[in-house]
Amino acid sequence: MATTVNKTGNFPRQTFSEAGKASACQGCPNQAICASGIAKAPDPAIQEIKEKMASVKHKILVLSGKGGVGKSTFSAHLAHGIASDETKQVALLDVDICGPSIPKIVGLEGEQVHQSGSGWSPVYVEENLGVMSIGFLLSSPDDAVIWRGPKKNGLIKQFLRDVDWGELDYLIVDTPPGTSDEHLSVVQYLSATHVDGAVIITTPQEVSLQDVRKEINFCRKVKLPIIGVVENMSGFVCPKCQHESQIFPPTTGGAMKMCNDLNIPFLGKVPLDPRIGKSCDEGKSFLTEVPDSPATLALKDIFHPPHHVNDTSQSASQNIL
Ligand SMILES: Nc1ncnc2c1ncn2[C@@H]1O[C@H](COP(=O)(O)OP(=O)(O)OP(=O)(O)O)[C@@H](O)[C@H]1O
Ligand code: SF4
Repeated sequence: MATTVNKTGNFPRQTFSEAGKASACQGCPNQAICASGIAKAPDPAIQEIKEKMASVKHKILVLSGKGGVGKSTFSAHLAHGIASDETKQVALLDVDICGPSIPKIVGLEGEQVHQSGSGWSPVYVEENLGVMSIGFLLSSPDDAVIWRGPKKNGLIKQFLRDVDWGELDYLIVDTPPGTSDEHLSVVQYLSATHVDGAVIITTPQEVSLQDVRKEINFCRKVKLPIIGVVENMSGFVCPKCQHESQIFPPTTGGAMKMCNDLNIPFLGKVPLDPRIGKSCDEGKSFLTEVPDSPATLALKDIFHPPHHVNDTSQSASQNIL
């Protein structure tokens, strides 16, 4: 058996005899993008996940190149936004194994997962909005999760296969920043099902946009459709006088330009609003706490675009839902 280092990481890319293929690639986090063409050992869990996910109409992954750009905030509010329609059943899955922030943002910190006959039960924010996160499995929010790839893969597999999600209209998956084991696992495990695609969150600065380009390349490599890019923390609209200041000049609007250059949908800009941090810290939806904030209106436009969708000079030119 010959072993070489895989271009996509340190996991060895291996060359096996036909007989060895079945077990050879088991557990490798790079299977979804392995260029060898050999690492395709069927994982029985993929079939089980396919069956479980058959009752989920839409699956949306939320990605970002950098940490702290507002990905979890966006994921949570996208879930809240969809669930504001009581006819829709929504689930929010946090696969940021080492830094789960969803339980706090949706006001479920300290909650624990319950086991039922049909698997783990999600924890519910509302009757039509269920959440699953490793945060619900920790005894304290301050516990550190120091896991290597295969263990993270195992938990993500369990989240997709063993949680009693029920019939869902939308499954929103909040991921860690970058392109790590968690992303590869989610893409690999969902590969046999229909995934709507990824929403990529960035801030206007070039350092963040640089990493978004990597994220876009990742999506292209693993054949994950890109729903579009959101520029978060894009300018500051003063809550007192509505004056708009560009906090990060001259790069505000950089995401739209990047999208035009790369021929990717630009979904819109969300301004900075200090009240978002307050709502998230209190575990409340900013959409209902401050319904008239320019940031709330921008988020709602991104979820359900207004009629002026052809006006690309302003913001939304595409929609998510
Ligand atoms: N538009 C905004 N205006 C003001 N504060 C914001 C905005 N978007 C997000 N925030 C705040 O920025 C902080 C980081 O957001 P969040 O945790 O969602 O980022 P993230 O990209 O998920 O980070 P990580 O992936 O590293 O966990 C939070 O305190 C959040 O409340
Ligand atoms: S924009 Fe600046 S000066 Fe105007 S109210 Fe806001 S903080 Fe004050």
